[in-house]
Amino acid sequence: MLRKIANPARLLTFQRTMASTASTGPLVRTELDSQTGYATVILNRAPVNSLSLEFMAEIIKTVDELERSKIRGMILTSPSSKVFCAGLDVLEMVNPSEDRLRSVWRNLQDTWAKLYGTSFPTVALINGHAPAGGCLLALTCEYRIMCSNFSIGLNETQLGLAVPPWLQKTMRNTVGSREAEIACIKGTMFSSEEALKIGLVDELAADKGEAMHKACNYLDTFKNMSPYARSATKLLLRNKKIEDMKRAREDDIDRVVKNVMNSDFQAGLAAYLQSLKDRKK
Ligand SMILES: CCCC/C=C\CC(=O)SCCNC(=O)CCNC(=O)[C@H](O)C(C)(C)COP(=O)(O)OP(=O)(O)OC[C@H]1O[C@@H](n2cnc3c(N)ncnc32)[C@H](O)[C@@H]1OP(=O)(O)O
Repeated sequence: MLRKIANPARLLTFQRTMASTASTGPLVRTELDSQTGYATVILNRAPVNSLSLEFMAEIIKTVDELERSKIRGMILTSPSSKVFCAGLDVLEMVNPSEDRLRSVWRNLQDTWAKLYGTSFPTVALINGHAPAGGCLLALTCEYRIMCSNFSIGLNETQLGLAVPPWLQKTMRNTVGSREAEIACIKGTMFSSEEALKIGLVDELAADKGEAMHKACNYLDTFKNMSPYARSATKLLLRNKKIEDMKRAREDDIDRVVKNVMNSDFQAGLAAYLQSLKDRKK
């Protein structure tokens, strides 16, 4: 349940009650502007918003609540100054139990479907790096505004993971077939400027303040439009892709289990984790 906890002027702050976490506060925070009807959804799993099973479940619940609240638009962002979302929590893939891994991937599919199929307009305010699952979250939104000097992309193949068909399709719809094919296969990470050039993001911003201004401008374009016509058109465009994913979801999960439980993948992942640590030395 969404809980109203403050009402300073026109900004209503809602917070979710949820399991405790290493982050301070709830895993997902929602701030609703009562005048515009725009909700800012703040991903709040420190340090890098990596997507654990429970975090994804909270994102899904939040979107469900926003649908019920009949908001007029959503801005998805992070409180970090460096990372929008670091993708799937890699620890979920280190020698996982098969049951847990199946649930993780199911939640990833559902997170994509839920965000991709919102009735309200959505903007990703990408105020930090957005690799893999971070890029996935951004791709679900209708419009992407990225702060300069960060990176974004589907780098899964660099980790030894295949990019699932439903995500490939979302990438293709965004940047076109040729760019998507090369980017998915190579696992390319793009700078903010490169991402703008290929259409992976729609606008750049110097900082989060400017990005927020631009995000509201995008949502304002629908101010005088029938919410029904807008959302019906969006869902007519997107629903088939969601249905396609759902139809093939068990095969997708089976393939991931085979991929992740493989000993070569586990060895590669260990080396990848080590390389993340070594970067800091
Ligand atoms: C297959 C298609 C479907 C797509 C979905 C899933 C696939 C995935 O998402 S796989 C995950 C892919 N993610 C990455 O490859 C990102 C790896 N991380 C980074 O490149 C950097 O951490 C990042 C640029 C995001 C941020 O850099 P920094 O700001 O310099 O932070 P640190 O590197 O010091 O990280 C802090 C802390 O967080 C841990 N970390 C980073 N990423 C993840 C992650 N994805 N999951 C879990 N933990 C992560 C990192 O190891 C550090 O931990 P400590 O060393 O304990 O401090």
